[in-house]
Amino acid sequence: MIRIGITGGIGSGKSVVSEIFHLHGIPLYNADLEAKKLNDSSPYIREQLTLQIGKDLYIDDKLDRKKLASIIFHDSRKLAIVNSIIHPELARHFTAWCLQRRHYPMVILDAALLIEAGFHQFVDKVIMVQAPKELRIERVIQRDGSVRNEVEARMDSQLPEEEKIKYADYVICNDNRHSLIRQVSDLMKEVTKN
Ligand SMILES: CC(C)(COP(=O)(O)OP(=O)(O)OC[C@H]1O[C@@H](n2cnc3c(N)ncnc32)[C@H](O)[C@@H]1O)[C@@H](O)C(=O)NCCC(=O)NCCS
Ligand SMILES: Nc1ncnc2c1ncn2[C@@H]1O[C@H](COP(=O)(O)OP(=O)(O)OP(=O)(O)O)[C@@H](O)[C@H]1O
Repeated sequence: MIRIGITGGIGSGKSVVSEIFHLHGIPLYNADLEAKKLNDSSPYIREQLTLQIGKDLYIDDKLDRKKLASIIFHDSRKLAIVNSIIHPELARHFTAWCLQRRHYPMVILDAALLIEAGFHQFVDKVIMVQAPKELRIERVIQRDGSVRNEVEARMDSQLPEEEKIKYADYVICNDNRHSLIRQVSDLMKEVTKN
């Protein structure tokens, strides 16, 4: 089984690219989505976040994500603590997920922090989705209704594109000028050929 990691900065379009792969029947692990589920369901994460970040983070068994985000994206020490609590749990969950899908020829891991969290160790190939910074900011404002400085704070807590690209086997340019469908379809042929 070949495991493909798809990464890129916030708003680059990696979830859109991942969904195109998924439309071709390739199982998709969306790390953001799975982290959200784990944040609510894992007693270990709840205990550690409550202990190390704050005791009012959960409302009715659900993590208050807005509150956590407002704390961590302006405090790099707390961000590092949160990542160190959630990412190992996410890595274990992804490994078990892959095992259940071992009969598939390929799986996709969509992860914003593929490199930062060390998840690139768990994949065979890395695809990086790139887009200009301004366009990424506009997309996220439009998608989430967030304000510019919130998006920039998240951006600043991620590895810059020029660092991320060093880990990439393939690059997709999602700048609204190059056809996304064509690039993904060419890449799919390329990846399955090897
Ligand atoms: C902080 C939380 C509660 C905020 O939730 P929220 O619904 O606002 O954001 P969501 O999960 O949809 O993430 C949207 C985007 O924000 C960026 N982002 C999220 N978490 C992080 C982080 N820890 N560091 C840098 N960027 C991040 C990513 O680009 C992500 O795609 C949530 O993001 C979270 O639990 N983050 C830790 C899990 C994680 O690391 N996710 C990325 C897995 S690779
Ligand atoms: N080529 C495109 N054409 C039109 N809209 C796009 C394109 N690429 C992405 N978008 C839109 O931009 C927004 C951001 O894309 P997406 O959610 O895939 O980014 P992401 O890299 O997964 O972001 P995050 O790190 O926040 O999860 C979404 O609303 C998406 O529909």
